[in-house]
Amino acid sequence: PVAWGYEGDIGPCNWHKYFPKAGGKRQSPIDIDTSATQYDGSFKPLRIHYDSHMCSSLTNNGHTFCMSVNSDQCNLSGGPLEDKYRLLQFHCHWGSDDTKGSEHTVDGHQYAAELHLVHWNTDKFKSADEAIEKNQGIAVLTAFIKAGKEHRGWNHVLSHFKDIKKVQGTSTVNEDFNPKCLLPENQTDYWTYEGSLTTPPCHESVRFIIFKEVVEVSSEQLAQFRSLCVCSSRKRDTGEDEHLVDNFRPIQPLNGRVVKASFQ
Ligand SMILES: NS(=O)(=O)c1ccc(C(=O)NCC(F)(F)F)cc1
Ligand SMILES: [Zn+2]
Repeated sequence: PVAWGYEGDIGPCNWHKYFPKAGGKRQSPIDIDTSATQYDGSFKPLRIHYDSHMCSSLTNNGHTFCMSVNSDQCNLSGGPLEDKYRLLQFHCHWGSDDTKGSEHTVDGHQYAAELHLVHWNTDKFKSADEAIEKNQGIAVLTAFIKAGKEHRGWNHVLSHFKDIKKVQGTSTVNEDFNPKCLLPENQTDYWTYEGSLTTPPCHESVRFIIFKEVVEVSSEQLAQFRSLCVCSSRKRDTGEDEHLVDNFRPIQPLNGRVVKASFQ
């Protein structure tokens, strides 16, 4: 497979050379210009039903940490979605300090991190591998994260980070943990638009649902995100590990797409 990253020759500006979809017309992330969003009164309530005794495994894939979920009881439907979607995994994007890290921006404002809960369309497709590259195949619930008070729910994930500090590290998580606790309280106000995977191969298969309310975690918890080491971490001449930093893609052209809002 072709190596890609977030800096240098393998960075986002060159992704399109090996991953042509990265140069497509409906790429993500984007800036949400709140003055140009369109209220859509037709959205039904978002239905987020996750069970908590799902077993999952936490992996450092070299680009982020990824909590893979294999429960057929974690489902998403309603809102702008026509079909039922099943939770596949969740992960985050962050920066080297609290002033950057989110992938989407709101009126040009970038948050310290961004949570992606990735779901695949079980009504239309037989597997996640099929859905990942098809239109309407993927729905990503997205929450912005900023530095503030400690988030107790996040400690259930962060407590396993010591097992995955090195790349390709994997840790099995069996404790009762419901990822719904990572979402903001207000789950009725969100923006939504059609975009792409924000990492190669950048398939244009994603419906993003982005909550307006921002989640707070402590600066120490944000620092734990940054403690993960990058996979191809060649020891720099100073001998210290390279850390996963700025694993967010720059914003992409809107190309006439309209961002809908569930609220006025
Ligand atoms: N950052 S994001 O848009 O939520 C995002 C979500 C999922 C994937 C993913 O499954 N990549 C694996 C694949 F597709 F086989 F390459 C990538 C990005
Ligand atoms: Zn993501």
